[in-house]
Amino acid sequence: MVHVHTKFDRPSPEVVAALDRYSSATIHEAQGRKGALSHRIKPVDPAMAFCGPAFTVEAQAGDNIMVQVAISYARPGDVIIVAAGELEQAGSFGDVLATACQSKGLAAFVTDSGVRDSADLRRLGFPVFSGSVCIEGTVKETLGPVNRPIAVGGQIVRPGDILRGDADGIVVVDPLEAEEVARLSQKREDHEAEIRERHRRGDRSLIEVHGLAEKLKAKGLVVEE
Ligand SMILES: O=C([O-])CC(=O)C(=O)O
Ligand SMILES: [Mg+2]
Repeated sequence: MVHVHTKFDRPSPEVVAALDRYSSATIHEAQGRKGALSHRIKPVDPAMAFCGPAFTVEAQAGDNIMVQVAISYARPGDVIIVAAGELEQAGSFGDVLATACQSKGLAAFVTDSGVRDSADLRRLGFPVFSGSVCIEGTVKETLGPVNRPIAVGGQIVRPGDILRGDADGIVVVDPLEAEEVARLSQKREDHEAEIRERHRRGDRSLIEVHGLAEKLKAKGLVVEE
């Protein structure tokens, strides 16, 4: 028997909105440099970004029947994320399925496999992140579990984990840590804003602004001017 679980704890919209304000790279740093999915998984358009709870799918490589099942049961705001064996030579999702996702109010579609119809996907603007773009379609044959923990992009993703994606890629956040991660992300943003302002003023060398002088000296850096 193959199970489709539709009930799992989703983070509150407030927690999702709190993380949505920060970039994937900021969140990754703020939570101690963890949770980044493989750099291979990228948006089909760098302007695409999202934040929302993971709705997980384990699909057979080269088969998208469970993607179609998942779209049927996902709820508005969900991010469908598919582990499909990292098969690059497969277009498992395209503008027809993206239109279905969009009209259901889903937040994004993510796969470690491929997608197709990329020009149409860009026109639609629905956030689609994938390991590849490929012409070839997939079969619709083999069942697989929905909303069980999956291994995808080098991370374990559980249903209800918070996913934040943008031009740099995707980071996964444990919902129990999300409020603290948002707080630390803001702290990091404030710190970077201050450093950028000092660079704009141009009143100090980069080495001083970034506090690197001591470290460089200790490592024995000699600058001959
Ligand atoms: O045909 C498929 O299964 C995927 C696709 O191209 C679409 O969603 O437009
Ligand atoms: Mg198509």
